[in-house]
Formats: sequence, structure tokens, C-alpha cells
Amino acid sequence: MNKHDRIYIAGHRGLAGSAIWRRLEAEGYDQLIGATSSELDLRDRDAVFAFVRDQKPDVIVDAAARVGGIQANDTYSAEFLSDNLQIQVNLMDAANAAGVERLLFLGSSCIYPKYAEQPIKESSLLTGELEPTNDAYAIAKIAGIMQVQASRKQYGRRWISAMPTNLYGPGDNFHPEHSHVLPALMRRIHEAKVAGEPEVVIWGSGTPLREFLHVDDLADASVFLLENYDSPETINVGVGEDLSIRDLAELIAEVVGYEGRLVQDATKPDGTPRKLLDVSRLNDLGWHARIALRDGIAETYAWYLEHLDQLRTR
Ligand SMILES: NC(=O)C1=CN([C@@H]2O[C@H](COP(=O)(O)OP(=O)(O)OC[C@H]3O[C@@H](n4cnc5c(N)ncnc54)[C@H](OP(=O)(O)O)[C@@H]3O)[C@@H](O)[C@H]2O)C=CC1
Ligand SMILES: C[C@H]1O[C@H](OP(=O)(O)OP(=O)(O)OC[C@H]2O[C@@H](n3cnc4c(=O)[nH]c(N)nc43)[C@H](O)[C@@H]2O)[C@@H](O)[C@@H](O)C1=O
Repeated sequence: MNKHDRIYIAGHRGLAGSAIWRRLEAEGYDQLIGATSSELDLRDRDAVFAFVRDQKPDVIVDAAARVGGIQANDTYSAEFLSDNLQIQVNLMDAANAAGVERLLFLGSSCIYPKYAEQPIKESSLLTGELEPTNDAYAIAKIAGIMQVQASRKQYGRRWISAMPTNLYGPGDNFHPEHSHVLPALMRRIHEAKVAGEPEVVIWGSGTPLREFLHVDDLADASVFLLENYDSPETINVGVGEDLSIRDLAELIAEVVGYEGRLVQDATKPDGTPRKLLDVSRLNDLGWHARIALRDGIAETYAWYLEHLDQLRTR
């Protein structure tokens, strides 16, 4: 990429998009383009076509999506399917119509089968049944991978897709019900500490294993891929290590300084038992995650404390 390329980051206020924006800026890319969802609803096909035609980006990063944790995915599955299909199809169709040569589509590790062999290789895609709590979202993301591949094949576009593992970091969604586990537990444990409550509830059995990638590493990997990767096959982005939800809760409690009990709520879903990405293809290209989980949690907690009055409400 050229430092003066016009780069449109769809979803530039979100967790991933804002980190990718910061990273590109730090690398000296000086023509970044963003629009909030109230300025440009990506489900509005005509508006998306007009925006992309007028802005004439050289590169598009698709970090816009309807996103949430296990419960939000399960509760709003129709919206997660429909919104995400519309957002990505409109964006990619408009990009193709405007002749945008370079595009990065962000998917998610939930595209892989519920019981995929661990660590999960990219070749596991479409080899088994999906996890039912997020199958609608996963199908939308799988369609996105396919649109990237089909656009490369039919139109010769140098578009790519990447599948990040579970993300966390500054700018995350700390909604108590709709967010992912790490911000949800950070908030619940912090609030219990402040209120002097003796226990905190952790959803599910605590045994599921998850991998957590700091969003600044994801941003670094995204720029690395835009600069170095050009292949139809999607590529995993992760750290290559996981831990149980129980161990994660204990780590967050340590960082927050909470000494009460952590109790499991078995009525809540566990989701997939394990979701560890095989990141050997990305590692072989020369990219590795750098931020240790404990350091990342401590930094995110500091950010959370500074932004308590500005947390997201949905
Ligand atoms: N968070 C995670 O753990 C993971 C995320 N991902 C993927 O990374 C990408 C970004 O996720 P993340 O940053 O966490 O999500 P966030 O919810 O933090 O951000 C999503 C962004 O999408 C924008 N958006 C949503 N709907 C619309 C719409 N209709 N029109 C325009 N913009 C819209 C929002 O814009 P606005 O703020 O202006 O409303 C928001 O900035 C997604 O593709 C997600 O699937 C992949 C793996 C894990
Ligand atoms: C990134 C990924 O995120 C989603 O999948 P997930 O990995 O299951 O995400 P999660 O972070 O919501 O949960 C992880 C685990 O943690 C447990 N858990 C405990 N206590 C809380 C809790 O308080 N909140 C949440 N959300 N989970 C909790 C929870 O029961 C589960 O066992 C996908 O739907 C999909 O959106 C996707 O792509």
C-alpha cells in the first residue's frame, strides 16, 4: 500500500476499526476515511454505493458488523444474520462497482465447526456443524469469505479475508448482557468490588476454552496482511494459546483486585467447548502477537476506569 492511499475503514469507531485506524495513522497513512453508522447506515445499499463512488477509496477495511457475545448472538440471531449480510454485501458490491482493488474483510473464529479439530486450521471451514448459539452470525461471515473469493475469481480483485479469534481491549463493548466475556466480567467484577459484594456470577460451567487477542495486535496483523498477503484462502489471526473461562475470571479478579467468590451460573450457555486457532500460516509469514494477556487486561482495565461515563449502551 501507498502511504497516501485513500483507506476507508468501515466501523472506525468500533473496537477493531478504531484500533486499525490508530495503527494506520501511526504507520503514516495520511488519508483515512470513516463514517459513523448514523452518517452512513451500511444496510442502505444506495447510500453505500453513493458514498464509495464519491469517496473513491483505494482500500477498504470492513470492520463494520453487528457484533455481540454469546447471548446477543443467540437472542438477536435474525438481526445478526440480516444486518451482517447486508453490510458486507453492500460494501463489497459498491467496492467492486467503484473498482476498489484492495479490501480486507474481517470474519470471526466462530465460522469453524463447533467440534473442529484443535487448534483450528483454515482448512476446517465447512467440515462440520456450527455452534447453534452463533450459527446465523457465522453463516453471514462465511458468505463474506465466499464473496471475497468469488470477487477475486470473477473480477480479479486483490481482496482478502482474515478470521480473528476473540478480541478485547480499549474501546470494547462493556454492556452487561450483550458484550463478550472479557469486558462483561471486567465490568461485573469491578462493580462487585466497588459495591463490596461477596460473589460474582460467571455464565456457564467455566470450562470452555477461549483464546483472547488484544485489539492492537489485531490492528497490527490487519495492516501486515494488507501490506503482505494476497491469497483467496482466509487466514486465522490469533495468539495460539487459550485458557478456561474460569481461569480468565480469576485473572480479571486479580487485576481488578477483587477477593470475593466466583460462582458459575449453569443455566447460561457455554457455547463451543474450545476455539483455539492454528495461527501457523500467519506466523510463517512473519507475524506474531505481542501483547501478553495479563498486560492487555491491565491496560484495558485502566482504559475502562478512565471511560466509565462513556461506556456503550447497547
Ligand atoms: N469483538 C470480537 O471479539 C471479534 C470481532 N470480530 C470481527 O471484527 C469486526 C469488528 O468487530 P468489533 O470492533 O468487535 O465490533 P464493534 O461492535 O466494536 O464495532 C462495530 C462497528 O460496526 C459499525 N456498524 C454496525 N452496524 C452498522 C451499520 N448498519 N452501518 C454502519 N456501521 C455499522 C458500528 O458503527 P458505529 O459505532 O458508528 O455505530 C461499529 O463501529 C466484526 O466484523 C467482527 O465480526 C471477529 C472476531 C472477534
Ligand atoms: C467472538 C465470538 O463471540 C461469541 O462466542 P463466544 O466465544 O462463546 O463468546 P463470549 O465471549 O460471549 O463467551 C465466551 C464464554 O464465556 C462465558 N461467559 C461467562 N460469563 C460471561 C458473561 O458475563 N458474558 C459473556 N458474553 N460470556 C460469559 C460464556 O458462557 C462462554 O462460554 C460468538 O457468539 C461470536 O460473536 C464470536 O465470534
